[in-house]
Amino acid sequence: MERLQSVVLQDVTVAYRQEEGIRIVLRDINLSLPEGQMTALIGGNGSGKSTLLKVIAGILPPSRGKVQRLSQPQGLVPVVFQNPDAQIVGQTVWEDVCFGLENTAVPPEEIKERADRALTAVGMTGFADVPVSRLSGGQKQLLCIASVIAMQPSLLIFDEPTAMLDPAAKEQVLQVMNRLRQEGRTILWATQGIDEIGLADQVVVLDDGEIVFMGTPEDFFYGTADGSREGIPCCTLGFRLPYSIEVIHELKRSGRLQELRPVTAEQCMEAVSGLWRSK
Ligand SMILES: Nc1ncnc2c1ncn2[C@@H]1O[C@H](COP(=O)(O)OP(=O)(O)OP(=O)(O)O)[C@@H](O)[C@H]1O
Repeated sequence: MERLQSVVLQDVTVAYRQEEGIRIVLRDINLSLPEGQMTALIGGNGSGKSTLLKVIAGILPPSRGKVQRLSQPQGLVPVVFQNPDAQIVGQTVWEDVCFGLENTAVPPEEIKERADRALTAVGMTGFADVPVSRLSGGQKQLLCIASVIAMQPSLLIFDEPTAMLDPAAKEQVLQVMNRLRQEGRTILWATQGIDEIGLADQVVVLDDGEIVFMGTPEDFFYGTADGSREGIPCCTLGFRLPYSIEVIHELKRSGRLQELRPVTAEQCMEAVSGLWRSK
């Protein structure tokens, strides 16, 4: 059975007026985000990731082409940006998580219930009265995610949400995103973290405003792999393979792990520990 689509982009082009003249920053983008799936968007600086997210969120109308938000036709799609300080509006955690709800005329008893649930979802129960100025960077990012979850969107967009976080906070944010996907929400996130994208169902690579790869993380990291780098999109597109996946390729080259194509660090660890046990 074919999956329902949350968002469909047809021939989307975006041009900005810059000092030197008109510059096309997204060119003829055709892209679908399947409902309930997680799509990772990667690309170098200036490749057009944020612009694409803004178009999908409804913040920026395309210069040409069509954007259909099928699962969330009304209103804007909430976006979590990389700098939490730029999005927090409340003085306390509770104020912030309730802000969006109060501004969309949600009844007071429902506000409390939804805010409580959102804070629980990001592991911040008990933080309600804490002033936001006392939160760490990771906690602030989790609060931004809670404030978005409270709005109960079916589609969530994240623009490099882990860019400013230390490894532990980054892990926490990724876990929350993964849980949201397991609950059936559609997630689109832009990242520079090549080691994160194994979590995704779909990987989209942008280069100079064009899609140059769209497929599963397995295809991105292993391609048609006959062992040579030429067959691996991650390498041919100029990205570095995560260390854990390098190890798997090395084992494949030495004739072991022929069938497996693990994509997350945990899956790689499991694959290697299986070999270890069978020694
Ligand atoms: N409002 C704007 N006006 C003019 N040009 C813009 C505007 N916003 C972005 N651009 C240009 O569009 C191009 C794509 O920018 P965008 O922010 O989408 O890239 P990105 O892939 O998200 O980059 P980064 O990883 O550095 O955040 C860049 O060359 C940028 O300078």
